[in-house]
Amino acid sequence: MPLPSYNPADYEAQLEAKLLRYRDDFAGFGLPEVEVFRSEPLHYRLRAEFRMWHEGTRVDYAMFDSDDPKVPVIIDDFPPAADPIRLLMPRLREALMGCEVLKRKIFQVEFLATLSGDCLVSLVYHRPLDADWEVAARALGQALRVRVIGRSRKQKIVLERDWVQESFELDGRTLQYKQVEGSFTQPNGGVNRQMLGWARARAAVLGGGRPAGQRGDLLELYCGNGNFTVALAPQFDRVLATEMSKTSVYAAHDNLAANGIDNVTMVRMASEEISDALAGGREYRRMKGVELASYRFGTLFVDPPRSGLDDATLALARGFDHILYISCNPQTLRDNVAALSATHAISAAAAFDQFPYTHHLECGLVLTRR
Ligand SMILES: C[S@@+](CC[C@H](N)C(=O)[O-])C[C@H]1O[C@@H](n2cnc3c(N)ncnc32)[C@H](O)[C@@H]1O
Repeated sequence: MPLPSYNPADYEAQLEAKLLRYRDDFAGFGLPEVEVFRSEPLHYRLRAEFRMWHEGTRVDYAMFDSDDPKVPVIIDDFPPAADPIRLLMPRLREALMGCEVLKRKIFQVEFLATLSGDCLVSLVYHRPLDADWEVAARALGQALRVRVIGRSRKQKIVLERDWVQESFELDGRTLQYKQVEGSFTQPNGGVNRQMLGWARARAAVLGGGRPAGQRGDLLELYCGNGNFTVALAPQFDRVLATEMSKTSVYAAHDNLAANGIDNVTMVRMASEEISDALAGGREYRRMKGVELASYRFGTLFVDPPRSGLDDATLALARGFDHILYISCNPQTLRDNVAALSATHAISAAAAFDQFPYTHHLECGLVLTRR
């Protein structure tokens, strides 16, 4: 696929094309009016990665067009990148060019930033990293005021820490998140904040506005670092949140504590496993101490990877009154909605333009028991 061009003049047309496809794809399922959440037209990406292209003494950021994969496209400016990344890019490149130890066999650079201005850069090499590299990288981090990580085969050197701190306001609360390098974080911070707001508004309609003790419990699958968990937990009596990645579960524990959330139990489990456990399947050691029977689940929240929900999770979902579904892949979302259509109808829909100028669209649906 060719590299996208990032022209704000095209923003509305590209979004409209995606919305048309979304409405078309779900026309057979009685899609209600879609609430649309726009991205900033530029400078919205909190993650970016580039190959480093060496030519003589130069080193440049590069990307590759899959139609012509051998020819690098040199990137002087990357308009989608959020300001902490965009401002750092030229300064980092200059610094790499001025330091042989940092430049030699550098293969890739990955940036991770937050809306609140934190930034981390991973320098990836095709050579082992030694003490000289570490001295130079430390000086680089201080000069550019950025956290630096060095990676090479079987080697990861974290100079300060391997995470960035996010913080933003949502519905009167200041939410804090630790975002760990190399694990899943939402790429478009502004759109993510709108997704959290939409999910909270939907949860309020589903009972989250009721007094404590009458809100029901939430089961959340694919919770990552607790991105939605932290936002939604105050709207439910209790939450059971699950996720497969160890790093994300550790970050989620920290994020719950940092936000003063005490009604969430977090378990590291694959969705297939928790679905099996809830269906009365085998006993899981990781569920020790979790009284599944004591939960009064009314709502299921899912934010799966592109592959969507597996069969066991679909079977679990059929037992819920309300399903809040965030999806980064309308195709698998449609398959899952079809699989649930005998028991559930779509009662609310949203589109989040998390990936402007690409054909990708993030969707939100509420499915309600018929
Ligand atoms: C689209 S991300 C969403 C994460 C989180 N909700 C957020 O907003 O940052 C999907 C998450 O599902 C996790 N995951 C992938 N396959 C899984 C599975 N079979 N069971 C449980 N979690 C899984 C990934 O580690 C990732 O954290």
